Amino acid sequence: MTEDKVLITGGAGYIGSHTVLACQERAYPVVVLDNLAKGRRDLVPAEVPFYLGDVGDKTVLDRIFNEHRISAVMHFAGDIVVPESVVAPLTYYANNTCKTRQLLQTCVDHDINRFVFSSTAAVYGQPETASVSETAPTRPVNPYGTSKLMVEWMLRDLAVAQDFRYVALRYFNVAGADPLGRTGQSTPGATHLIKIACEVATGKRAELQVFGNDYDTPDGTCIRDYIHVSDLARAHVSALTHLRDQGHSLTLNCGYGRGYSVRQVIEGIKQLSGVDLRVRTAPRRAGDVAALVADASRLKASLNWVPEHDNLDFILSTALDWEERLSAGG
Ligand SMILES: NC(=O)c1ccc[n+]([C@@H]2O[C@H](COP(=O)([O-])OP(=O)(O)OC[C@H]3O[C@@H](n4cnc5c(N)ncnc54)[C@H](O)[C@@H]3O)[C@@H](O)[C@H]2O)c1
Ligand SMILES: O=c1ccn([C@@H]2O[C@H](COP(=O)(O)OP(=O)(O)O[C@H]3O[C@H](CO)[C@@H](O)[C@H](O)[C@H]3O)[C@@H](O)[C@H]2O)c(=O)[nH]1
Repeated sequence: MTEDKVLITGGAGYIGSHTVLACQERAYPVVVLDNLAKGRRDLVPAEVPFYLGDVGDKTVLDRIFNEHRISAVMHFAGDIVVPESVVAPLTYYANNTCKTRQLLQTCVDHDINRFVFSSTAAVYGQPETASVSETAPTRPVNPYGTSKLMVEWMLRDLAVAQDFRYVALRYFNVAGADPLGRTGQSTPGATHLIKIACEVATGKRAELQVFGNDYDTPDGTCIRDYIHVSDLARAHVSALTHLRDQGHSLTLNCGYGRGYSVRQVIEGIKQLSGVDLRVRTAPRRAGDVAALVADASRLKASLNWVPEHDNLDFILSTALDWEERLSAGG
């Protein structure tokens, strides 16, 4: 137990595995806990201590906290599919909310008082304005968003009650892959637009459906704020540094503050891949909002975060590169 380490839950998943790499680049030693329900062990560098277990399991948490000097926790582990949460709300409240409560209790028991949490723009529900700031009302419209908002409330209350500081990062649409090709979105049965478009471009799916072309947007399709996963990972490291340097608790939107339509994304993938994707217009998907773009000024101001990959083509090309790597068995 010679050095302080950061526990990364869900570190074998998409965003967690990029954050492991970002921590290593900034010399933050890490330990990973993942139950591999969705993650892949080989996305975590071999030298990183890896615990196969559940974030709601106090025994494994106690073991980690006793075997390593953990100074902070970054909590990614959770279930992430919005329509699934509508069908199985209790599963989402169990995995995302109740198990996080257990994790927080164990942190408190071990005097670990710095926490970075994966929240989501889904806490806003149907926003009143296309560009959303952190002060906008939080009215989630699905159990996934509610399960995350309840964690934000636990964090807020814990930070009032005792010496405990956190950063809750509300991600907008996370996309792209590590520019060096070390990790990327690998979950089978993914539901995200860019992942699906890449699967069609590489021949893994026959066609792409556009969910609604009659929205009140310039081309009729939904607009989202896509943030490159490596930029997001660096925001997590900045959050860690902020907490290490005695910074106060923060809730921050993570996006670039600029939106692209579904059609623009599809056009981009067509151009980059040279494949004329088969695209079919389908009915609107339940729960989708027309436009969701972050007001990301607070993130930039409070963490000195400067995006490096604020470019849709770069996001799409790294996603496509990773998909090709997966096709080749990587
Ligand atoms: N991907 C996005 O666009 C997005 C947007 C907003 C918020 N988020 C949040 O970011 C976090 C990471 O998302 P992701 O896209 O990397 O998803 P992911 O499914 O790739 O990663 C989640 C990881 O957590 C693990 N896990 C799940 N439940 C666990 C448990 N009970 N115990 C231990 N491990 C468990 C999974 O095996 C997986 O490796 C999630 O909390 C998600 O809600 C993601
Ligand atoms: O096959 C597809 C998949 C998606 N879309 C559309 O593409 C847009 C983006 O959809 P998707 O990539 O599924 O992301 P979102 O539904 O915007 O949700 C993401 O972004 C949220 C935060 O904004 C997170 O909370 C969620 O976890 C994450 O899935 C939406 O308009 C969808 O209707 C399609 O048209 N066809």
